[in-house]
Amino acid sequence: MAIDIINPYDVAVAQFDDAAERLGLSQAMRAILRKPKRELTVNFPVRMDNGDVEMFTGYRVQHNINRGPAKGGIRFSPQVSLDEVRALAMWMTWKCAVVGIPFGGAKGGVICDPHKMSRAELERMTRRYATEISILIGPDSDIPAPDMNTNPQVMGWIMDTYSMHRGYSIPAVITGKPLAVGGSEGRLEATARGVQVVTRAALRDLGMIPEDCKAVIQGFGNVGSIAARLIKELGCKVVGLSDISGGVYNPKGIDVYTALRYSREHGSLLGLPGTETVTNSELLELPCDVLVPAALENQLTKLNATRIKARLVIEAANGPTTLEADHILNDRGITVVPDILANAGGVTVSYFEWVQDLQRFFWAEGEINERLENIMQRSYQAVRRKSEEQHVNLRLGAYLLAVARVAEATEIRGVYP
Ligand SMILES: NC(=O)C1=CN([C@@H]2O[C@H](COP(=O)(O)OP(=O)(O)OC[C@H]3O[C@@H](n4cnc5c(N)ncnc54)[C@H](O)[C@@H]3O)[C@@H](O)[C@H]2O)C=CC1
Ligand SMILES: O=C(O)CCC(=O)C(=O)O
Repeated sequence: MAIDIINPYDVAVAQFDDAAERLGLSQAMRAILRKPKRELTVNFPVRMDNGDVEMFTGYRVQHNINRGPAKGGIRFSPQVSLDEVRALAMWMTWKCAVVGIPFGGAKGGVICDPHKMSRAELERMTRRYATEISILIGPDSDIPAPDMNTNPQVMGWIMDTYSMHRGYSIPAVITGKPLAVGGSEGRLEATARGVQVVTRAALRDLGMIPEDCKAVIQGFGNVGSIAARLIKELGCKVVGLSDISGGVYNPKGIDVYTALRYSREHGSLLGLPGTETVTNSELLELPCDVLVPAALENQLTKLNATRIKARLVIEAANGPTTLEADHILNDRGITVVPDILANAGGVTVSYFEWVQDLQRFFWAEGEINERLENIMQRSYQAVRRKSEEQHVNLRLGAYLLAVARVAEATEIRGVYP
């Protein structure tokens, strides 16, 4: 079967164009918002443990900075490309606007396979990449954070590298750091906590009772594994889980804590006792009520969208649904809570971390979670209202709110003649 290569940047631009058309934005405004503001490509050498020098390529793209400093994660993966980073940066712009936090959008990435690198190689590569992009990043200009295959330790190395060049500690240059160097309580769980808030709200709107619902989660990293736990906390039965090696299924339910322990001990979910092994594509089509893609882009496509059984899709990953799949799911009456809303909990607590670092005044976890819950609730309700008013799905509702806010800031600043 021929597989379409789907460029995430084309998807991101088409989603924007749809909203721009509905909002009646001028051609000039559309041209400004369609393009990233800045793009940096860096090629840099790293000495590997065997003494060889390898060249790596990385990117940092700032899509828009009209509502505040650029903000967005850094991804390490062999699949990273400039177009992927452009798409992820654009989605960050809308995400920050939809939850009303004062940031623009950015994203970074390095083409590498961190699973094949030693810790020392990873540290040298991270520090060199941080140095290369230090001409863009800074606490007032562009504040990175974790994304796929990066974690608090990687954030700690970037914070340290940037601070070494300045001669004093600058924790606010990056978020998602360990607590010991200015990280925030609650950041590790924040994306999944946001996913939990919107899942609860969407279930209620659809009249679905959590205790009667089965959930399937693709991806078992920071977002997916914690989302599985928190969705189970809502009362849903988690019946399917997966990581890069494949998926596990038990229609009677999987104990998420056992899965977490098993995955930590075995490096993968495969072979989890009491489960049947499924492929990642089979996983998406399992019988369930709630499907949570929490891995990577382009997972729900025109090839599988007709076979998705869930009534509710919560996009914990960025860009998991292609344009064609979005139309198919919409036509089939499947509710999709879009990425720019569903996974905005992470950047929201990153905002809290940045504020705490700037003020050198740290908040308790309860306060952070309460503020996060309020922002996610309020944003979900605003998106739902907009969708109802305009008779559009939640994705377009979220885009209408977000793009209008960014366009307003752009207009007020008068950055074009
Ligand atoms: N970490 C964060 O705070 C945020 C992450 N996101 C998005 O959530 C998604 C997941 O990110 P993280 O959990 O941070 O990454 P992670 O690196 O912690 O985990 C990624 C998970 O996806 C799995 N995976 C990778 N390739 C896969 C494939 N081809 N099929 C199935 N599973 C695969 C990995 O095995 C791993 O379990 C990404 O789309 C990311 O952009 C969105 C908002 C914030
Ligand atoms: O926490 C952040 O600043 C951004 C996290 C991220 O990369 C995302 O929301 O996709």
